[in-house]
Amino acid sequence: MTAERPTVLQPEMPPTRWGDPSHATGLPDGVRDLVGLVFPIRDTPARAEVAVPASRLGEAQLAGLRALVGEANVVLDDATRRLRTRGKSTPDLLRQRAGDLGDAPDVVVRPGGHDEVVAVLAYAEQQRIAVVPFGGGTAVTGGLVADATGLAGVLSLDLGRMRGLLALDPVSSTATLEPGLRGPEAEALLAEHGLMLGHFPQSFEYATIGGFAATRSSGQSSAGYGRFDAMVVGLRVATPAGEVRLGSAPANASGPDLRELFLGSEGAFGVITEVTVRVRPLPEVKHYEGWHWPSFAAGSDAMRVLAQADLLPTVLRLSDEAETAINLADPATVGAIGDDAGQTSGGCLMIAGYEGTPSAVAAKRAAVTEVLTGLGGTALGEEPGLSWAQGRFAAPYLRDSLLDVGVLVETLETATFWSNRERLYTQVKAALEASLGEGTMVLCHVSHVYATGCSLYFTVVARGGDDALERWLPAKAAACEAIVATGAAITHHHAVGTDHKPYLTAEIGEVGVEVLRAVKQAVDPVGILNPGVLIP
Ligand SMILES: Cc1cc2nc3c(=O)[nH]c(=O)nc-3n(C[C@H](O)[C@H](O)[C@H](O)COP(=O)(O)OP(=O)(O)OC[C@H]3O[C@@H](n4cnc5c(N)ncnc54)[C@H](O)[C@@H]3O)c2cc1C
Repeated sequence: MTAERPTVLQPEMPPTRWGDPSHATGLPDGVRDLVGLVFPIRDTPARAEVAVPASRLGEAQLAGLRALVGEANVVLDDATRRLRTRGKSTPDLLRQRAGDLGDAPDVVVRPGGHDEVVAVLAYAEQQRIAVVPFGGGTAVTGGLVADATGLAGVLSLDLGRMRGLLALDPVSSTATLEPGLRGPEAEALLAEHGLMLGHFPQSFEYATIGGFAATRSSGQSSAGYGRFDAMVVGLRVATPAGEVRLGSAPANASGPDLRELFLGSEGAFGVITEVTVRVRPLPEVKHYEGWHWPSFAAGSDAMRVLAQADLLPTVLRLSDEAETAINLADPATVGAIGDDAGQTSGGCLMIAGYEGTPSAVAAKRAAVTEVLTGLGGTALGEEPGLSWAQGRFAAPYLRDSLLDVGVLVETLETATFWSNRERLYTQVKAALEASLGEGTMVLCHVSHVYATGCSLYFTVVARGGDDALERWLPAKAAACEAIVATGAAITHHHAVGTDHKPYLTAEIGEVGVEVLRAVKQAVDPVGILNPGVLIP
């Protein structure tokens, strides 16, 4: 088939904020009042005019790149280089807001396809220029910050022109996608054929197919549709040492599965130029509903029972007591949250979502309902489910509005076995509270579950101010140390980047790190691919 391309593209995100500028609403007055009860409110605008450091690349190097991808696709202007600086973690936003563009790439290069990526890598290797693959730029763990020590500079390889549906095999239910397609664009192309991918991380609107694969992302429907790495059937990767094509069959016993080496390789082993994914029919029915649990422990146990009985809905998430209270807080009735929340007061909110054919949804829902009722859950009906579904991609806009009034908000995540869940929860929460001090709110939810364990996702709300970054970084380090001390995973889906790199050896061991270094040496002997990211 000829490549199909999206007709509607997502607009660029501003450098200092999340998302589509037309969707940013600002902080509603009621919410501002509510926040003001807990934190000092102080308007904290981002700096608008900031200097981007001069490019370190010479005119001959730029001419060499132009010869490969065309004049228009070698971009040097300050605005574009600023937009390709770092990702969208709160530290990234705070640095951008303060006008710190120390990590700006020296040039942005936009290849039009696999062959141009190959050519750029060969040239960058010859010229010793670091290459940072750039998908949606939604990285939250420093995966877009390369260390160019000993190299001529940094080239941001913007994959935004590679946005095609290249092939569709409806019989096998597979689709081959280019890496630069953002979530909604990929889903729109597949929907034209009555199909879907089903990967909906909170960053869905901006993150890309290549980024999902490179970070081993996990979406909000992971209970039903699986993590992104589980959706990947095949990969095409351009490396300085040559091309790697993987995925000749749905499964094989042909030695270790090398797809796993490139999934999660965060641009350090190669540039993913094609991803073949499993697709499925668009759901005919969607039903989302709420459940109340007396405690986080009771709700978590219910999730474990469902997972171990192979009875998972499409979406399954559970907020702890603090997150539930915040989610249900109504600015119009501040102070009366407990009174007005009826059955939900003081407990935990679970969202269960079902998607599929009417008969499959009805059967799964009936079976899950029986289990949850038997375990002591109380059904709350569709309203909480619909409210979650409507706001599922909205939280990052709220983070910007809170940063605007001097309130610090950041998230972190981890995963562990069920038997260790409570210990991990308690210790990470305690580490964050101890580091950030009185008044800090630490909220948590479980949104990815397995038969053997789950991930925990923490949201931290604390006093902001001029020293917000200086106070956050030790708090994050304390949380990471608590994660390591409890034997949990340093990341379940945000990836390693540069931020989690100091903790990776504790998780995979010295030999594990040597294996990563050996692979890097094999595919990228000069070390131009995302140097400093992932590998300790
Ligand atoms: C508000 C917010 C919410 C988020 N929610 C979730 C969530 O629910 N689930 C989740 O999993 N993550 C989430 N994330 C993290 C982030 O969105 C994911 O890591 C996502 O997969 C990154 O995709 P991207 O296209 O933006 O990649 P980028 O940010 O552009 O890149 C991420 C890393 O992958 C590398 N890379 C990108 N494309 C390629 C490629 N084609 N080949 C090789 N390397 C490549 C980059 O060099 C970098 O190291 C969230 C982030 C934000 C800011």
